[in-house]
Amino acid sequence: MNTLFLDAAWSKQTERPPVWMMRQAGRFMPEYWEIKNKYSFLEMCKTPEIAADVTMLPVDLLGIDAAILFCDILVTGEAMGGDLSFTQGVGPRFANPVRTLKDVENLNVDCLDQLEYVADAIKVIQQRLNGSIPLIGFAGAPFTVMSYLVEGASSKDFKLTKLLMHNHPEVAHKLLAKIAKVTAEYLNLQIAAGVNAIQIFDSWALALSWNDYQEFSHRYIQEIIANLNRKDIPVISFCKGSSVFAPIMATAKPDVISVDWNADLLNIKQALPAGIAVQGNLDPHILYADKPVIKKHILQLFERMRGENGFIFNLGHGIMPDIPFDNVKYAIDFIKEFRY
Ligand SMILES: Cc1c2[nH]c(c1CCC(=O)O)Cc1[nH]c(c(CCC(=O)O)c1C)Cc1[nH]c(c(CCC(=O)O)c1C)Cc1[nH]c(c(C)c1CCC(=O)O)C2
Repeated sequence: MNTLFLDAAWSKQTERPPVWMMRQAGRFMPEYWEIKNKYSFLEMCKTPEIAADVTMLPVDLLGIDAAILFCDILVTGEAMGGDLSFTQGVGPRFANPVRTLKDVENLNVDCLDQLEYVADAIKVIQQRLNGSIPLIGFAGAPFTVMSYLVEGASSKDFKLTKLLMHNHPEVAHKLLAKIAKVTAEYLNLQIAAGVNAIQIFDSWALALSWNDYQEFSHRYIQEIIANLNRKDIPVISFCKGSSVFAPIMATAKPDVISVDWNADLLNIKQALPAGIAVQGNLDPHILYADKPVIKKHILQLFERMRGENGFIFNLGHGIMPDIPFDNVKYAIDFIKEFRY
């Protein structure tokens, strides 16, 4: 197996930074559309052979150092009773938003059987990978999943979510505790099925104040990480907002913190306890630019991280759907040829 990714996640020395990219199995690839045009997004997630086909696209076409399960962070919300759909151009929707104590009480926490398809997909993917590179499993963090359940859709300002948190904190906490319980069990299901690493996505944590982050996000991530059957499985904690929240994130004891692009990555790493690796943190918009510009920015990051064990190259957030495939391929080829 190519162990670059796992070595870096365990803060061991590597000859070059390993590379994978958030949202690497997605719409910027024409081959994704060939599949997407035949099935709905949720059909793709729930059919293990198709989920495996999509997971393998960036493995085969880009040669990344780690694969990530093809699924979505919102499937936990669906399993708990959310009526989830994905519509082209609209994004995710929960048709029955969760806004009252009654709504929260109606959510089902004994729902792991509804996520069995993910375990099946993981087994098919591991057969296809055949030990070549590690497979990353993932879940959404409770705050980010709660925001979709409460708003019913993507939101810019999280107005309803914050109103619930601030006016009815006991209801918000009940909801978060339920999501956290399901999420820990769901991640343990993925570990049992054979993933080699876990990433927790708290994409919208940056909307929170320092105190609210601790109260409504961090403590549930801490609880999830404490409840994982980690054994030799590194845990990556990602949020947009990590430039600010990294010192808090570290206290949940992840093995890796995935950093957005606002901060200097070395400064973040040096402020963390020894043994926590960092992942990141190229601004994904750089991948729209001309190739010499892409190369310059990657080199700048690598020079800054020279001599540091525990560095995984990634973007500060996911690849946008209209980033040219050719630029992504160029960046990955460049990184794979790089040596310290
Ligand atoms: C916030 C979030 C979601 N989903 C996810 C996050 C956290 C990561 C991040 O912040 O980018 C995580 C996710 N979603 C998807 C993956 C698969 C693996 C990968 O390639 O990274 C992962 C890891 C597939 C997907 N999830 C989705 C698609 C697009 C579906 C389509 O083809 O129409 C894919 C490939 C749909 C989705 N799912 C979500 C949104 C907001 C949307 C619609 C808007 C958008 O597309 O960005 C919720």
